[in-house]
Amino acid sequence: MEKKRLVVKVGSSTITHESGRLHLRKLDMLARVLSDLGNAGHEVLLVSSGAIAAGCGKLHFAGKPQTLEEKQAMAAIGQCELMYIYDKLFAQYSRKVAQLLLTKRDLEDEVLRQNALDTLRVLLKYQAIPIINENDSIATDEIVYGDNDTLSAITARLVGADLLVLLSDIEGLYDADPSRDPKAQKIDVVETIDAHILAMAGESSSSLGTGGMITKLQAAQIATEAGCDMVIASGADPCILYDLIEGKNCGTLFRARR
Ligand SMILES: Nc1ncnc2c1ncn2[C@@H]1O[C@H](COP(=O)(O)OP(=O)(O)O)[C@@H](O)[C@H]1O
Ligand SMILES: N[C@@H](CCC(=O)OP(=O)(O)O)C(=O)O
Repeated sequence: MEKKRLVVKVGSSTITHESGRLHLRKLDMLARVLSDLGNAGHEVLLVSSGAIAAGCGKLHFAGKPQTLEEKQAMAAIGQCELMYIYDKLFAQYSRKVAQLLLTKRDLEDEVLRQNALDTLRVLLKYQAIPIINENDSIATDEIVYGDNDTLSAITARLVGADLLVLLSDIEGLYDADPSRDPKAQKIDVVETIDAHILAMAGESSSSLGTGGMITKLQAAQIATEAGCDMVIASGADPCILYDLIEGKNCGTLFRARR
């Protein structure tokens, strides 16, 4: 099997229950599959959302708070919880993890970007799995727009990944938002992200997700222009990553522009 550098992004709705509490079974499976891919020789980076949802779940809030500073505080509480669980779950599979909290603004700065890349290279050298999230207590735009999707694409571009996978609560890009149009059809492959494709994307329909398909298509533009294939696929069963690595079509593939 060809060894790949892989960035996987998981959305809030994938790793939490409707209550906002962490979906431990899915997180465990994710840790197991990513560790196994590492054992098979792939280099794996994880971009994980879910801090705000986990913080709200921990405080037993029904739904996300409205104000930005409340969301930022929830993210600060939830991020600890998230990393504590990831650390424990990955340890079961003898895998080290590392936390990086980044902002898009950090990665636009040449010096800071190089620092982040240097850190990531060393982590990959030691076969640790970097777990990246936005630095939500300072990065306000990201919370508002749900930009872990584009952050994952910027990360994939930074490390020269072969494949970026966005695991979501939906199987891929549909020609219309399936939560509004029951006749919507899944698109298997997108060769060019043109106005026709962009017009298909709607916002998030879940109470936990942010950004919906719009930010996923923005991510696809960044990744494919950087020569990285990107797939949107269902995060219901993280074992789907095995099929995706083997090139099986089980989501929507956005083909890299080479
Ligand atoms: N054209 C579309 N195809 C698929 N999903 C769409 C589309 N337009 C809007 N959506 C919505 O985007 C949601 C996924 O985005 P989001 O809720 O932000 O997930 P995540 O938490 O994984 O980032 C889907 O559940 C769906 O309701
Ligand atoms: N950084 C925020 C997530 C923002 C975001 O992009 O959310 P999602 O649409 O679930 O990927 C958090 O950890 O809650």
